[in-house]
Amino acid sequence: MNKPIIAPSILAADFANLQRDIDLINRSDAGWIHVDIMDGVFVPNISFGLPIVDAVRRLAQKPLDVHLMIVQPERYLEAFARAGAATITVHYEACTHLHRTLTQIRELGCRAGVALNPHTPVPLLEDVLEQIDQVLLMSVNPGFGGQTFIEHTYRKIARLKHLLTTHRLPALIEVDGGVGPDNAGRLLDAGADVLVAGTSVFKADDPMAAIRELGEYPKPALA
Ligand SMILES: O=C(CO)[C@H](O)[C@H](O)COP(=O)(O)O
Ligand SMILES: [Fe+2]
Repeated sequence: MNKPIIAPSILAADFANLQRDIDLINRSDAGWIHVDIMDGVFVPNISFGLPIVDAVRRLAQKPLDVHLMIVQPERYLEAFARAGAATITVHYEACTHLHRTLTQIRELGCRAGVALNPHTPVPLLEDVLEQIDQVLLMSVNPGFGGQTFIEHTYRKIARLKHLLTTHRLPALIEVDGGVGPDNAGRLLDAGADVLVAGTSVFKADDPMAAIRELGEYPKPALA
């Protein structure tokens, strides 16, 4: 099993100390910085927009993994690419012309991601898998940090892993929502490659250690 990529979500950071928290991620074992964009329409919450992404980009020494929870994401792809996104993930449920949108993301020089809400079945992606660099499985209903992990995510990971293996495709499997030390090992066992973690990192006593420990799975089983 490869070492997982840990992507701390700055949604759970202290926005009054954003530079401090980005610096912590820079010095940590995290592979990416996860950036949640919420528009108050696709999800019942508003997070932040392009000026913050641009500011994070100027502070960050790790790639920005931008998760767009917005309607009509195709209208903003160029702006987020310009603001510094390395990956742009759009929601399956928000895209009428998903194939076109994914093609546009790659043409902008970014990795193309698709997110699935908890109710959206994995097989719906079958005909666009070649256009996808990563699939983000939502393990909570999107819109808020700090929610409880939905258990059927394990089955979705296994189904997606099977689909990717069958088609010999290299897309990464990312899990987002309610991820922490209690489920990281099982998620990686099931086939996850990228773990997004907000609350379990930034509300931990030692966020740096929390990031390191998530990256240390699988741990040897206790006797
Ligand atoms: O996309 C998201 C919410 O819609 C966030 O990335 C996710 O909630 C991470 O936060 P936490 O680890 O606290 O659940
Ligand atoms: Fe997210």
